[in-house]
Amino acid sequence: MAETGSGQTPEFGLDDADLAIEPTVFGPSAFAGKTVLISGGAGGIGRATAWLMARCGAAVVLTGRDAAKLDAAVATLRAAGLDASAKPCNVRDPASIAALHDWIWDEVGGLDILVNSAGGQFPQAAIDFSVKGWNAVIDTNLNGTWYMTQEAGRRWRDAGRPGSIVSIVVVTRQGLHGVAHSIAARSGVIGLTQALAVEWAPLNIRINCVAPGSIETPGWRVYDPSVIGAYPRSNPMMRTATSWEVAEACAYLSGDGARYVTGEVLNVAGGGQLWGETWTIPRPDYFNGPGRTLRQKDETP
Ligand SMILES: CCCCC/C=C/C(=O)SCCNC(=O)CCNC(=O)[C@H](O)C(C)(C)COP(=O)(O)OP(=O)(O)OC[C@H]1O[C@@H](n2cnc3c(N)ncnc32)[C@H](O)[C@@H]1OP(=O)(O)O
Ligand SMILES: NC(=O)C1=CN([C@@H]2O[C@H](COP(=O)(O)OP(=O)(O)OC[C@H]3O[C@@H](n4cnc5c(N)ncnc54)[C@H](OP(=O)(O)O)[C@@H]3O)[C@@H](O)[C@H]2O)C=CC1
Repeated sequence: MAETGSGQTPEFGLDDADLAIEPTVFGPSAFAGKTVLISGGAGGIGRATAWLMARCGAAVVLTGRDAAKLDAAVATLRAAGLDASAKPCNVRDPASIAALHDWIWDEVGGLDILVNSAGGQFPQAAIDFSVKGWNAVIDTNLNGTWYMTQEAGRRWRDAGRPGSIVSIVVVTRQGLHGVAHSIAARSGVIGLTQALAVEWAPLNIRINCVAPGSIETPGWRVYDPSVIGAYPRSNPMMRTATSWEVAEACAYLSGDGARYVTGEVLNVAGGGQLWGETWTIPRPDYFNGPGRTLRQKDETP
């Protein structure tokens, strides 16, 4: 695997050399004339989405907290002849989001599409969550997504310009265990998305979610190798997926092909939303037993 723009080969997932040549169903001008803001744009899924949309003609603006990571990602995109820029921002901080949008509207010429890919969590049994840990995950994934979304919505409303938003969530309703804080936050984002799809339809703003399954990215560094080994069995396709496979879903939902789609959650999970279970912490022994029939129900397990 080749070097990434950050000068490092990622432990998990595609690097920039891969993203520069991955085949796509989208044409080279599918996003021509569009400006796309991607939070978490130097991470795994955000970076793939940036490459895909930039290769299809978009001007991409990456954001995240780590300026050096953003600069390296932009340098690699530009070296490939693509239109990319970056400005750091912490999605937990509304003031830094306002400054980012000021810059986009003053210097870049406005915005057409927002992809909320900043996010993440750590695996832990919920009963052991600290207040700080719970708040960190809720603040990043629910509040951060809301602050970014509201700022984009206000700018589009004030400019009388249409907009499209895609927020990356997780599969909340089928067997993802050990990340209850994230399930709570992402369920909030899904509910928010459904509410805004209605409220913001008069503003000509569409808003949808993509729920990835088991996607190999640098974000996997927080998971123990023993649980990662089971991720391919989290879905009936019996495999993990690439960030590119999620990027293509983001491109579809955010682009004109989905012009009559709003308030949806598109699972990109190999059917994992219907089948299987994923433990991000060791599976408790309780679930490894044979279970009990009605006859056995009063007996000790
Ligand atoms: C089928 C496949 C399933 C996989 C499902 C999903 C996978 C992914 O989403 S992977 C891609 C996403 N990327 C990440 O998750 C990146 C890693 N995560 C994080 O960076 C953090 O969890 C964060 C998102 C919450 C970032 O917040 P931040 O404030 O920067 O975090 P801190 O490290 O400062 O921690 C704050 C606070 O949180 C508690 N905590 C953090 N890590 C752990 C841990 N491993 N175990 C227990 N508690 C943790 C802790 O209370 C921290 O405060 P301090 O104690 O003062 O450090
Ligand atoms: N990979 C997977 O299997 C799955 C991923 N997802 C979700 O997809 C999204 C993208 O994940 P992925 O690309 O895999 O993970 P990565 O960890 O590679 O990327 C996440 C990015 O979010 C940025 N970020 C985190 N916190 C903040 C913040 N407070 N402000 C601004 N940026 C922030 C990070 O950049 P920086 O540190 O520079 O701020 C990082 O680059 C996340 O929401 C993730 O939970 C959902 C299901 C499965």
